[in-house]
Amino acid sequence: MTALAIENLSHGFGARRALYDVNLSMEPGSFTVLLGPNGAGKTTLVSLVTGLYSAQQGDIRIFGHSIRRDPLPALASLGVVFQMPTLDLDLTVAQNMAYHGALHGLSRREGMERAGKELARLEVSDRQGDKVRALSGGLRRRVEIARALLHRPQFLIVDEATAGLDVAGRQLLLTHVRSLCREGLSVLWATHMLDEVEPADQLVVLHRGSVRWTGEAREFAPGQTLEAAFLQLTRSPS
Ligand SMILES: Nc1ncnc2c1ncn2[C@@H]1O[C@H](COP(=O)(O)OP(=O)(O)OP(=O)(O)O)[C@@H](O)[C@H]1O
Repeated sequence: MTALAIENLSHGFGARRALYDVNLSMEPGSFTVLLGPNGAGKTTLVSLVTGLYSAQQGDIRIFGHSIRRDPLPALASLGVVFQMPTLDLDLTVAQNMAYHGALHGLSRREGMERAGKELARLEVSDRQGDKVRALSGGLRRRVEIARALLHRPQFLIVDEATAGLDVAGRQLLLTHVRSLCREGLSVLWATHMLDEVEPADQLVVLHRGSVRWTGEAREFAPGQTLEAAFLQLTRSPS
């Protein structure tokens, strides 16, 4: 069964078309990079997959469950890190985690246990008692990833989580999330940063609302750099 199956997905805002006839399939345990320049439609796609918007056309299935017909099991298997940070700045890290755990039906004890484990894996457990406002941008992002994993999702979707982070912070997040894939997690990683792509990743290039290329990243630009091939593709007028 595919982790994510998107068929003939189109969506727009008034007269502006944001996605046109997008088809996409992700295998369980794969790390898939959704790569596109600003305005390509990445956040719109993430918003549709996470049920924030209802698609005007097409179908989205997560582990076989249609977001439209079967939203509860579809969304229960999903962990999400949105482009815009969503932690409550005036709550502590532990309180943010507890709130998320309660939303997902975890008991207080289980929520605390899970929070301790995920925060430790991202090396932020020593900041559990701090208000999020007191954390640097990089630490906040780590907490968001830990929070998204709290309810043990099978599928993690991350929208530009490394924006604004330094090189070490980006590396830490990517290395951690890639290691989770080796444990079976499926990941859709939306970014415009070419240096976040590795040859073995599954790559989906989105430009002006349509999928322009899909396959193993190492196959994308044989004989030229990823940058050159990406620029060539995304400079095309349509
Ligand atoms: N709420 C909205 N209302 C109107 N237009 C929107 C809205 N959200 C997105 N758009 C438009 O849809 C298109 C795709 O935007 P989207 O934010 O999905 O792209 P993106 O790839 O995530 O870009 P970025 O990397 O800059 O975040 C753009 O033309 C954008 O202006």
